[in-house]
Amino acid sequence: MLRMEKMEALVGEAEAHPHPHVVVFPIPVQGHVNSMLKLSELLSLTGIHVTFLTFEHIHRRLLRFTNVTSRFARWPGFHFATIPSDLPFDHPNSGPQLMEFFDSLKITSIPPLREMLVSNRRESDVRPPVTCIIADGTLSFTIDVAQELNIPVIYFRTISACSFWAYFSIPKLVEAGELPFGGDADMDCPITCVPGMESFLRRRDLPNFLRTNNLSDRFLQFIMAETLNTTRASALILNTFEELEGPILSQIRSHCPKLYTIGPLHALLQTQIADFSPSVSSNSLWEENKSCIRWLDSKPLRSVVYVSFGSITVMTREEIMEFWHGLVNSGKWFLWVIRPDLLAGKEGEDQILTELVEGTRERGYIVGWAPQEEVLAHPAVGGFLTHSGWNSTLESICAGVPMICWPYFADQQVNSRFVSEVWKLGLDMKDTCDRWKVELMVKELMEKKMDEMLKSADKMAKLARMSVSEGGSSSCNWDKLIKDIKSMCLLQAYSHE
Ligand SMILES: O=c1ccn([C@@H]2O[C@H](COP(=O)(O)OP(=O)(O)O[C@H]3O[C@H](CO)[C@@H](O)[C@H](O)[C@H]3O)[C@@H](O)[C@H]2O)c(=O)[nH]1
Repeated sequence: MLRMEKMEALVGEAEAHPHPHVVVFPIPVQGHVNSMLKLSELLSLTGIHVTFLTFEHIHRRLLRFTNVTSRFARWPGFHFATIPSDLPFDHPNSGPQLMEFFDSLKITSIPPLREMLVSNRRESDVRPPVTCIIADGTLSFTIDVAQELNIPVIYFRTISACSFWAYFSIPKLVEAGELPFGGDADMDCPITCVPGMESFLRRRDLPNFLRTNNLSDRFLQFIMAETLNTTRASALILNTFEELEGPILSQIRSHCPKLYTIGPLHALLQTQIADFSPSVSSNSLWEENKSCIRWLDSKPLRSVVYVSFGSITVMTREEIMEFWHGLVNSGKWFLWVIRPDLLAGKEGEDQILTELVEGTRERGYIVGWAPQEEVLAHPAVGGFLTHSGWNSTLESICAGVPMICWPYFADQQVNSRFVSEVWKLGLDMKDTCDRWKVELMVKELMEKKMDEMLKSADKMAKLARMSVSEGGSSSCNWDKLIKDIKSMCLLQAYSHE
């Protein structure tokens, strides 16, 4: 163990001669690529060298649909590196094919990752040696590869602290006999053994892959093992803030003491770049249809419900139609993102779109992909019907927009419970999908509960902004993380001498 004074001296020295080089490695999914690119931009701003490691098909889409080339050209230390893709971009990243996705990631990534790290150690490499890897927290093979070369790995989980903690508590749930339960079980039965969530968690609020009698299910085992592997990483970064998830963060810290909460990342980025504008900072993997902003401009204050189910959700024709009827019957304006691959299976795709677009003209506007941060910040938007993906949840929180949650899978079930029961920022309609319920909830959010919800949303938005401003919790944690990355760099240099 280094003595404190020596460590401080090292940190001082590292700050004087910083050459840290961080590899940032997300899984190839929109919500992960987006937040880890933002992290890379923030790291680049501090002068740290960054290699953003991604799959070729993701890189191609970033080049096609965003301005990353010119945006990142400002940072001479930033550089993209790619891994050949094994699966196509439209490979379903949910349901039964999910393990195929993670298996493929591992097989295709290990050799090029190792090769990249080894060749970077050669003198011929113009970039400084990699001093740290910030890996998506579901890629534990990076720890194995990095250990061979004595490079520390920091995990970045793109999910909320509350869902991370629910994943982490799976062994405890099994031990206490609260798992397994099958699909026929009473879903309203309370779950009492996740510390910090005793008073409000029900079976239906647990990640949906836990709704099984089969504890050997591969995906369940995979997520549990990957989450427990966090304790092998040098540290953990979460895109959240203390004021939002403090009590749950305390629970996590008892297992992972080196935890940096630096969120909401998109808001932190805004505070660091003087000329920041969400319209030029998109990391979208689909083409944004900006015409919806003009449509919103023509609508009254807080009158529109924004509807989006993120980048992975797939829905049946029936589900889409129930939402559509519910939205139309609510009598409210709505802006709906219907991704080209939202409909499960391709049958009737053209028909459904024509039907919806034709039938929607009166009250709504449909786009294939929206500039979401801009949409949520628009004064005409009064509510967000969301799948409760973590990025969408944080973006809604920052914009002070109350939510109706229709969680689809994984972490989203936990997030939606926290949105409704803990943070009081919205309504949770999980596990139901009928037009009557959609209409009821939209009316409730946009009429009856509007003032109350806007009040709590506004309060939380202020706390989010404070956390990323100078002296705020996330801002301070960010400074600490940078300092620690720099001292890791120096320790690396000493260990190679
Ligand atoms: O029309 C759209 C729709 C979405 N987005 C953006 O796409 C991202 C979507 O991220 P998220 O809300 O987190 O949803 P997913 O893409 O579904 O994210 C996956 O990754 C998240 C982070 O791990 C998890 O919370 C989710 O459950 C998982 O599905 C957000 O930044 C949105 O702003 C757009 O820009 N335009």
